[in-house]
Amino acid sequence: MERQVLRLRQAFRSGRSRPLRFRLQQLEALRRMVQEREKEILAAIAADLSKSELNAYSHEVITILGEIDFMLGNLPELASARPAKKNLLTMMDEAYVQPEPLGVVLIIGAWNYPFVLTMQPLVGAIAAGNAAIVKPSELSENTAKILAELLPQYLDQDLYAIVNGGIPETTELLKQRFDHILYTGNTAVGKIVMEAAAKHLTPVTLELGGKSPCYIDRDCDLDVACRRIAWGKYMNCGQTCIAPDYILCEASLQNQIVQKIKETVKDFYGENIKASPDYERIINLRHFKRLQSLLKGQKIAFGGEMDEATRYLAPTILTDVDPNSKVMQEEIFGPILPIVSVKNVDEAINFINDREKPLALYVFSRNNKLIKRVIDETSSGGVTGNDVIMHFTVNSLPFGGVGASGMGAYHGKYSFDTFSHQRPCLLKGLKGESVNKLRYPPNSESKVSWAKFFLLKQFNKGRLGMLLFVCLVAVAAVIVKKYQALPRGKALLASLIVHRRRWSSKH
Ligand SMILES: NC(=O)c1ccc[n+]([C@@H]2O[C@H](COP(=O)([O-])OP(=O)(O)OC[C@H]3O[C@@H](n4cnc5c(N)ncnc54)[C@H](O)[C@@H]3O)[C@@H](O)[C@H]2O)c1
Ligand SMILES: CCCCCCCCCC=O
Repeated sequence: MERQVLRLRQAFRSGRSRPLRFRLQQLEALRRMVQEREKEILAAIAADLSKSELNAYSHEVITILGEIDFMLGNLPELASARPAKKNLLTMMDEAYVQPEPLGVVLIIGAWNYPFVLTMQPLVGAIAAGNAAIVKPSELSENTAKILAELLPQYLDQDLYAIVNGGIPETTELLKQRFDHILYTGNTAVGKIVMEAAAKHLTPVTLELGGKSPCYIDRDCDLDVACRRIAWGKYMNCGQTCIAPDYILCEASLQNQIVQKIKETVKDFYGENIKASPDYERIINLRHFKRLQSLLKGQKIAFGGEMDEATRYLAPTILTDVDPNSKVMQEEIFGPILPIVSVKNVDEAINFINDREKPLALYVFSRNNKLIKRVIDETSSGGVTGNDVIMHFTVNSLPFGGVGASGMGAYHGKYSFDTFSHQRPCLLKGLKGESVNKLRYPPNSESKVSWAKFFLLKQFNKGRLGMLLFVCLVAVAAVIVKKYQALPRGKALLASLIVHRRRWSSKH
């Protein structure tokens, strides 16, 4: 591992990953990989998650193609220096913010969207000019394998590497010094990653999980709400970080919601859900058994059928769920949808605020004011009103958690920023020592008064005096800038100073 990281660091130090042309070329190569090897990629995702290739395409591949297109279209602007506002002391200088790559970054992905969760951060890391090691989840082994096979065929091998393996390999990787780590996965491992990163003062982006609540208001189109919720909850068999984890609603809505989701499930997957190409399976036996245990003692209003051999768990709804029961204590990450009754929106807000900050929050209502109120009075990684999941798909929105659901964000411009250092640059000339004297010792009352004027825009001679003086300085600055090179510029600046002194002593 150490040697591998060193190899990447040397390649990064060569400066090869920095030119815009190189980054664009690597992103184009990645796009070519996705397009030319689409069949193999889809087959791997499909095998890992018992998913149809069509769903693998629309859940994962399309997102990556969109992200690459975004970067190719916007990289020149994202990577260019942005001029910064100047103060009176620096108005003759050049001030700008120059995004620069961080160095060698580590991307650790989770199994549930194994292609998106590794490749989307990689797009950001390449765009920002970094070298990167990608560590896919060992639980989605087919995708991990195909990535290890394909990436070296398309990308610069000294700058971008795949490391495969489980806990021992990740533990070893985490001992190395990286310049940023983006980790996606559960909160417990998030803490391990952060602890390891702290040893090197490595900044982290933690894309974690949590229980994402979904409040349904009485004033709502229940048909639409239930269809959208069923889609987001049962997609990928509930194994989606931002799936609506549970429903909060008034008790009187519960039965209607069950009925409508039941009808939707039939529309989506047919009578025989097991035979539907659109319904996935639980990733492994450990998760299957965990989900099974969440059903114990619950009132199953719909679904509940399971088959251990194929890790099939039917779309399930639980009603009258006790907030203290096990299913309400941990992220479900499976196709089980508990409904918890609340009296009204106030109680729903309190319910949400009494728990860890979720990764996503959903509110369904015809009343926009109510939606805004729920947003204003709660906190979550992201929000979608009157739908679920969809904020993930808008790459002009930062995607990430807050509190226990994570820190930092990525997607689109936010990925570029996550993997960049915003470097402040101030370029001064070697002239202008008369003004610089103000900050050189020995200090004096007069120098402090000048400093107040230049930096705090405080002028102790009244408002009119200050206004006049600012106008004078502004006019002088324009002229001086224009004729900076000429002796006339210098003379003007000197006369400005003399003028200010005289003016000060008179008033
Ligand atoms: N915020 C997001 O974008 C996002 C996306 C997907 C999943 N998630 C969350 O991730 C969780 C599911 O993922 P998971 O954690 O089961 O995935 P996982 O088991 O695939 O683990 C994630 C990564 O952590 C590594 N890992 C596991 N144990 C480790 C250890 N002890 N030390 C070091 N590395 C270790 C794995 O090798 C893997 O690469 C859910 O909570 C879900 O909400 C969040
Ligand atoms: C069109 C729907 C795309 C959904 C992708 C969801 C990815 C979520 C990542 C977290 O698990």
